[in-house]
Amino acid sequence: MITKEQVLHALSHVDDPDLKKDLVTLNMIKNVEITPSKIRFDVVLTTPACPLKGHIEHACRNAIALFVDKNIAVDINMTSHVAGPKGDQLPNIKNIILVASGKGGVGKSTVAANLALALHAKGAKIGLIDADIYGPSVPIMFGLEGARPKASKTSDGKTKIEPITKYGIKLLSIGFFTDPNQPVPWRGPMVSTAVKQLFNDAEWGELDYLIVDLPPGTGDVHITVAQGFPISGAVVVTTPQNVALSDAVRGIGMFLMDSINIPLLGVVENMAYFTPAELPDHNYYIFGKDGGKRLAERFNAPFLGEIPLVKSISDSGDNGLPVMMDEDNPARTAFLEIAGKVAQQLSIEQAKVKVVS
Ligand SMILES: Nc1ncnc2c1ncn2[C@@H]1O[C@H](COP(=O)(O)OP(=O)(O)OP(=O)(O)O)[C@@H](O)[C@H]1O
Repeated sequence: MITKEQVLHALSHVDDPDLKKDLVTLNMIKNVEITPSKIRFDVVLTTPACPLKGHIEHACRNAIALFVDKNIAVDINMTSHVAGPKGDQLPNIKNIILVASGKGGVGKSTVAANLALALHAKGAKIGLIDADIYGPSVPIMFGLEGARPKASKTSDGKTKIEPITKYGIKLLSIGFFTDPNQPVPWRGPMVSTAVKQLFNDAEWGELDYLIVDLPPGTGDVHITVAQGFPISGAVVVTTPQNVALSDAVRGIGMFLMDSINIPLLGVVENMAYFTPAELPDHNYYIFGKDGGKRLAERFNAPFLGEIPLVKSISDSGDNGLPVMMDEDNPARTAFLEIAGKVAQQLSIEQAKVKVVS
């Protein structure tokens, strides 16, 4: 009869390529069951969005065949447990991810919304905060113009806001609390109070990832969020033009300042190229090529991917149905890949923290 030790010995030859340790040392193998005809076990990954899921499963099967028995049936349940939050603030929210840009209008909100939906599509529990006080886009992008979240009193007399759930993700936008036709003259302390409420006074429940769509540039919202909450990392969105890139450099610089110190999870290049419908094999890099890649290299951060300039992305944002909701849209694949890389990078950052602490 095959023993559990034999199975674990075999699986100790399988490394998580990102975390650079074997699955047994990483405590990722659970619930090993052995019958005369079958071996089954769980592989507990650090994120449901792990892009290496298939690779790791394949390596486990090879290891069992090589070290235990090449003829036995192997049933592997690939599952995940997202690592918990840092500190005891917002204990039910495992990771807060900021989506930022140096310049306005580069597609930061589009990336934030579709990243949230892509992580949800991969099985994660997701919240999205639209903290863009100058131009909140979530109400339009999710078809929620005029929506107002419900508020209720808790037993200890506090008011709790209920995020609005749409397409499976929990949403709160500063735009749900302001009149779109009335400009709001935001001043420092007001910004700080309003933004903190979106985090602290909402009934978020359990979340694997809370995505935060920041305003462009570096300002009061950034300081409030970065210094007030345990942030896991930031994703920076840019277009390939030099003006956008140089603004992005300043934005990234802020996250890396000693007093803020937020890991840069990577750079997304939006509106990277244009492909005319009549010439589907031609990509025109109308705003320049590889600017986002060079930006990522400069900060020694991952390049998360490029998203083409596509009319359907703009249309879908305006129509309240983000491209991630359109199964046939090619941009959906780009967002799914970016989501996998973001989750992967987050796991790598968390493994670094564990080694240091
Ligand atoms: N890849 C793309 N292809 C076509 N249109 C896009 C693309 N990305 C974003 N857009 C469109 O560009 C406009 C600006 O995008 P978005 O609101 O996401 O940018 P932003 O950086 O968040 O802007 P703001 O500075 O106002 O916060 C929107 O109309 C959006 O639909």
